[in-house]
Amino acid sequence: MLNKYARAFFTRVLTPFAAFLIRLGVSPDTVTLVGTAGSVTGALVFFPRGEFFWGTITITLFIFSDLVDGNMARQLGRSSRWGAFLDSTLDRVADAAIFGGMAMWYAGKGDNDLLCAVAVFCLASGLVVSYTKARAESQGLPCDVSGLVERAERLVISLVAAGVAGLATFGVPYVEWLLPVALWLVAVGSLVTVVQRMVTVRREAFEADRVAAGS
Ligand SMILES: CCCCCCCC/C=C\CCCCCCCC(=O)OC[C@H](COP(=O)(O)O[C@@H]1[C@H](O)[C@H](OP(=O)(O)O)[C@@H](O)[C@H](O)[C@H]1O)OC(=O)CCCCCCC/C=C\CCCCCCCC
Ligand SMILES: Nc1ccn([C@@H]2O[C@H](COP(=O)(O)O)[C@@H](O)[C@H]2O)c(=O)n1
Ligand SMILES: [Mg+2]
Ligand SMILES: [Mg+2]
Repeated sequence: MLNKYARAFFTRVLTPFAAFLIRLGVSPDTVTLVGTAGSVTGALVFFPRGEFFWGTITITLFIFSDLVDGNMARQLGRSSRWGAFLDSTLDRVADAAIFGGMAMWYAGKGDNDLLCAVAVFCLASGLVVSYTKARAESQGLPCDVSGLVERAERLVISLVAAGVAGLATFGVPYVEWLLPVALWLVAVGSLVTVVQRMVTVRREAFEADRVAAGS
């Protein structure tokens, strides 16, 4: 949903910044790599220590690079298969660090085995959501459904919750519960999305096989 409705807005907002980076001679691949490195660092340095506010601020600063790199490639007329592969592959690395960092907090000082498991489930199910599309597309099937919770939703729900929950460190009361609620939402939403995509790909696969058998 966000990918459909918010992307146009962010494209407009980020286009001048993408053009500025192009004038500086920065390449889209550099933006992809630096953005991922920043997100991973923010997640793995701050989240395992329970510093959710600063972790979220750091990740947010870098994660928008994922909207800038493609924008730059399109402005340059240099969208490439390699760029698409690099972008998608490093998305998975950043997502794994974000939910992995949260799981490390609950496995350590956060001391909550159930929430650790939920965070690990978010990590794994998010990867599976993306894999369903990648594997379907590799077989020439469109996987023509976005599903309930795409990457943008997973990130917005979990990062807004982590950022606000992190305000507890500064004495803001009653905000810690936000992160557990967000993790449960992302876990259930991702599970639903996996099922939605599998059902769609099953239909597309049977249809393609029927057409192939008839020809
Ligand atoms: C009181 C505090 C309130 C704070 C409010 C903050 C509000 C912020 C609200 C909204 C921000 C919305 C940003 C949403 C932008 C989404 C736009 C978009 O199109 O994103 C999609 C895009 C993914 O594109 P790709 O094509 O590169 O990726 C594909 C995708 O990964 C597919 O995955 P799948 O869906 O299948 O799982 C893959 O299949 C495919 O391979 C892959 O190519 O970009 C992104 O995903 C990046 C999104 C950035 C989201 C940023 C989230 C940050 C949001 C909030 C941080 C808030 C911080 C709050 C601090 C509070 C402190 C008090
Ligand atoms: N280093 C890169 C990154 C991306 N691309 C191209 O952009 C598409 C993704 O667009 P986003 O707006 O989602 O970033 C991707 O499929 C590539 O075509 C690129 O060429 N090089
Ligand atoms: Mg991108
Ligand atoms: Mg991406």
